[in-house]
Amino acid sequence: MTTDFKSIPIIDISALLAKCDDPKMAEDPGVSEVVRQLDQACREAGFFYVKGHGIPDSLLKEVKSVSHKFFDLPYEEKIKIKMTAEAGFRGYQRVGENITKGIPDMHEAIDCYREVKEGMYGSLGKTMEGYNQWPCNPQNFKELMDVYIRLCTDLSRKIMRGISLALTGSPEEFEGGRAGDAFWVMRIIGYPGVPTADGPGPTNDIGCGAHTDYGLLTLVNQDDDITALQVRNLSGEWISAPPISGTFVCNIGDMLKIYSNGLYDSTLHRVINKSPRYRVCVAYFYETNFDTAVEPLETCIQRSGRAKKFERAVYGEHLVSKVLTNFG
Ligand SMILES: N=C(N)NCCCC[C@H](N)C(=O)O
Ligand SMILES: O=C(O)CCC(=O)C(=O)O
Ligand SMILES: [Fe+2]
Repeated sequence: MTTDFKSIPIIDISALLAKCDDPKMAEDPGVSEVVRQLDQACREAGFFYVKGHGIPDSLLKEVKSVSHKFFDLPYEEKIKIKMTAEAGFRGYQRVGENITKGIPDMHEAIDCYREVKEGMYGSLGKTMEGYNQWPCNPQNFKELMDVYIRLCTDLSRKIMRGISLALTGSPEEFEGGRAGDAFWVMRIIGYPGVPTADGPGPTNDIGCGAHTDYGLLTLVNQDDDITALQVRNLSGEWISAPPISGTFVCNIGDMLKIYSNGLYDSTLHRVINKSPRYRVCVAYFYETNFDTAVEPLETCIQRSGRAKKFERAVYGEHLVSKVLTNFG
């Protein structure tokens, strides 16, 4: 459920991380306070900033810096890792190639997904079968992103333990068959600045149209100094999520909306880069297991009026239907 929030809260999760794999974490007052703040943010906005997350600021910055360097390359160089259906929709897409609600988005991106081996999920996984395509230039790109993905996966698992405590009283609901073998998506995104008198720019101003994310939890690492991400509140106002150096912007995806039976919403958001400067964002998406059938958790049904509000959805089917409409 979204509310008329006017800003997005900042949560220091260090107390949660310190006790995250302790069997008695639920009894720790520091953990309980983080869980309370997570619960409130998820109920009111579906968006929050995290600090105290343990990923070095230098790494957050380097990930954005190599992304800028890649997007600065000439088109002929970037297209060497062109996204294709054969590569399981992994690779580089030019500005305007990604479609949101029928309108081309003014961003370019490299899309990466956890590897899906041939036959791994039968017909369900076919569309997503493939290997990531990494650029040779910048030279350390793949190594850096591999490290980054590992850290984001681990961090997301820990935040989900906090969210699990908030929703059910147990830290383990998003492990095992639900998200114990979590799928992940990463989008390295570049948004051209607005046109200037002496240079080219985008043809419309929507960097990414209004959408929700598909899985459990998103970690957004955005450029400092450019405010472009906007989040829609209950009245339909667009609330900015300005960059706060060293933090991630986190938000709830469609699968967590279903698990929580709507106690948490996957909030609509969009990106408009009104700055003359080029903006980079590296978004990491933590998902359920690829083949998990997601349905409202019994405790969440009980806590939200006793009626089941959503039908079961298989995450992989949801992803595939999105990917196929994103690229026509
Ligand atoms: N994997 C995720 N969540 N990607 C978000 C992309 C949002 C734009 C996309 N065209 C859409 O309409 O969904
Ligand atoms: O660029 C951003 O800040 C967010 C991008 C986003 O919402 C997405 O890729 O799903
Ligand atoms: Fe998004």
